[in-house]
Amino acid sequence: MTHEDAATVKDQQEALQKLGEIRRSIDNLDAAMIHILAERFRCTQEVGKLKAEHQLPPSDPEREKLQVARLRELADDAHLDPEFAEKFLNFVIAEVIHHHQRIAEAAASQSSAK
Ligand SMILES: O=C(O)C(=O)C[C@]1(C(=O)O)C=C[C@@H](O)C=C1
Repeated sequence: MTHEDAATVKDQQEALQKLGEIRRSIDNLDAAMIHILAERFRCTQEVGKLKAEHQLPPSDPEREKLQVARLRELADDAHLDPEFAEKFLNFVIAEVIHHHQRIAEAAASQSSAK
């Protein structure tokens, strides 16, 4: 092995060590994201039940507009792409609306069976 080759291997070993450290943080952050999302869905399940019990519509476009504007601003401040933040929020909210619809359908079929 030449002197240069040995230096490259050493550089790569250091880079791989750094990569491993960064990945440990990424794994922790991914776990935190899952816990945060689970907690958010726990809250929205409550909202879904409340809406179904009181015949309120599953979606609230006005509320969504406020959430998008707020999250875009937060993303911008945090140097995160606001377009991505908006897409991510819309993706989560679309899933929540599906859950709300399913809860409303279940509540409607229960009350018609009575
Ligand atoms: O706040 C509500 O009314 C909800 O149902 C929650 C939520 C959300 O996930 O944040 C979902 C659907 C609505 O269109 C708006 C917001």
